Amino acid sequence: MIRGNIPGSFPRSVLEERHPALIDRVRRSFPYGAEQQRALDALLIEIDGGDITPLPEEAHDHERWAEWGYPHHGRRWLDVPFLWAESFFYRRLLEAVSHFGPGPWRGLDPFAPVKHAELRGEGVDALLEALHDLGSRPAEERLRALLLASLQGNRADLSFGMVPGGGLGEGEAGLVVDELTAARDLLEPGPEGAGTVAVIADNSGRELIADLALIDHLLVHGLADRVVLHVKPAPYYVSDAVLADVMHAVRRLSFGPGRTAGIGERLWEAIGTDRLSLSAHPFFCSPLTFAEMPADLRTELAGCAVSLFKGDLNYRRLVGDRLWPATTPFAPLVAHFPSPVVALRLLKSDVVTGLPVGTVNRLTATEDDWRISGAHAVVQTAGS
Ligand SMILES: O=P(O)(O)OC[C@@]1(O)O[C@H](CO)[C@@H](O)[C@@H]1O
Repeated sequence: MIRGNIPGSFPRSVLEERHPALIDRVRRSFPYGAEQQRALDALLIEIDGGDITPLPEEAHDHERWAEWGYPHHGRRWLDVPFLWAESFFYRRLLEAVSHFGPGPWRGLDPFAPVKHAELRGEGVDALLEALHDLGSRPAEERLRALLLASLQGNRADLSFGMVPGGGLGEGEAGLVVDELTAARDLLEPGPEGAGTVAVIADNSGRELIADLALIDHLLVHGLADRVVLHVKPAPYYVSDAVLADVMHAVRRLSFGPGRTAGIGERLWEAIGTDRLSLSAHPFFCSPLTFAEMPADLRTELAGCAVSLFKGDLNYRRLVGDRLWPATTPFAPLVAHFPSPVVALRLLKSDVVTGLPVGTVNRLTATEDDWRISGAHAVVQTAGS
């Protein structure tokens, strides 16, 4: 189990450096009132070597977190599982800025300014242009390009501080496991049709626009009869997509150049007819792994032809947030998942599985930070 208590480790740097810096960034995002400022001060002190305190009893999800949090409350942030510590940190940050409170700050996304800046930025302009150009290429080639664009969109992770490149990101692949062909095979319709494809979204902005273009392609070309896009029910990990971000992205596509406007319009209509459904299950902001997901979500995902997982955090939750030897086979680790799986993921944390031994030896010999740098990527599949 990955924890933050190893000096020099990646999780430790997230808990000791990234989280305090994030509190600072949130303060600069909106002119929060004195109550929110005091709560942010207290959170900053607590994460700096203090003991974890539970949510206040009046919080709507106090009971749920009390259950998930047992037995971590009262321990140091560095000593509890990393996935739990990160998830609870984001929940506490929302509490500090009164996101769920009864007052006027209710519902304000503390990360909205950085998300909106990215959506208006050059990276998204370049992606929209590239999506327009892609429309003239053969459908088969387009699917591969869109899968890669959706993968590379994951560079636009605002918690990671990565500088998103432009366009489809085709030159950035860095694939250390390439099961794109198997992914395309899984997306081929069966004798009874294509069925429902679940897309487990990650970041908003550039990544989400690429995901939406992929979803449009799946619907237009009969590779999905219906798509369910699973987003976060609340702001999380800075740039993770919530429902409002989907709306902004669809509008950005609708007002985009040339053929991208058609993508936006088709998605708008698909949402209106439930060919594209949006879901924001509480599980997605929980500290749980997919092996522990609640029965209603499991039943829903079991009915899907394919589940497409985006990004690093979803990968950690899929295989378990553990220091697996990097050669541990991927498929048996995700055998718990109730549908076939495609994972599109840049390597941004210590969790890695399914790599050939030669690749691990090469990466270990040449790069100290290959697991976390985001320079490498995997497309992995399981199930049939
Ligand atoms: O899921 P994403 O957006 O690809 O990545 C989220 C992420 O930046 O957050 C964690 C650190 O906070 C890392 O595990 C991971 O790299």
